[in-house]
Amino acid sequence: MNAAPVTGPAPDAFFALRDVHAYYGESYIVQGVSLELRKGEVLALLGRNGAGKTSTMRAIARADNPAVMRGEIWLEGQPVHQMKSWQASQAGIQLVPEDRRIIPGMTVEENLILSQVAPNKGWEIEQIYEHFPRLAERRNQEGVTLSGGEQQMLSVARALAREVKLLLLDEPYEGLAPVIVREIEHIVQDIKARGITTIIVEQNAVAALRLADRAVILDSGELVFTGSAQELLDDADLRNRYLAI
Ligand SMILES: Nc1ncnc2c1ncn2[C@@H]1O[C@H](COP(=O)(O)OP(=O)(O)OP(=O)(O)O)[C@@H](O)[C@H]1O
Repeated sequence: MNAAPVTGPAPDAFFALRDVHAYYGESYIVQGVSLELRKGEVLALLGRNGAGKTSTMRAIARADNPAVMRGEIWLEGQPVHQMKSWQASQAGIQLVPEDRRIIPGMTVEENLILSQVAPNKGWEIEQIYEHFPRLAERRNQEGVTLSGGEQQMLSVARALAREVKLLLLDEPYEGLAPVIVREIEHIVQDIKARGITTIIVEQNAVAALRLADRAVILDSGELVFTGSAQELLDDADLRNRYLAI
């Protein structure tokens, strides 16, 4: 990994990836991705199955796999590429993973409390319950017995229980009925209205683009489109080619 930035992010970039390359063992997956986000922007990270979206999110969150072998990741001038996953989380990068990772054997409330770190810079538990009344009603229920939509809410709420500077939502609508998708969409819109910088990965590209300011498309680990969400919605050819919508 480079020790010092070659160019560094643009001065107004809140978050930046600079030529990031990441591998699972010998498998070369994220192949030189660069992008920038301003504070409060929502970016849709799109692409076909296996394009490398989840891998890019995991690289940003500094998961052990895939390993970032080259490139830089910057959040508010801090070199995230030099951090472990717990340090990235403490720096404010919160990943809501596709599989939601609710902790078995613990209630909703215990799942939330476990996410908090001292001193608490995230939302208080009562504030979370005000925004997620369904979780409040089920605070003493074991987390893994919640419905899919409720588990998704708990997973997002756990991210908010920590300080969030960059929220990474990996397929938040996956496997949910349309009515629940709309409920989660409202929650995400509320998060956007609070100015939380967000990257959303979604198979449901139209839903992601409704929310996003900007969009990028990954194909075989490389960016093939960067532009506004509207530009992509208006470009049927591009959508057909890379998103099959
Ligand atoms: N742990 C792993 N070890 C080896 N290869 C992996 C691993 N995880 C993912 N891959 C491979 O990396 C590539 C990108 O996967 P990734 O999950 O990032 O894609 P994606 O765009 O998120 O796809 P999807 O939309 O299907 O979730 C795929 O070819 C996948 O098989």
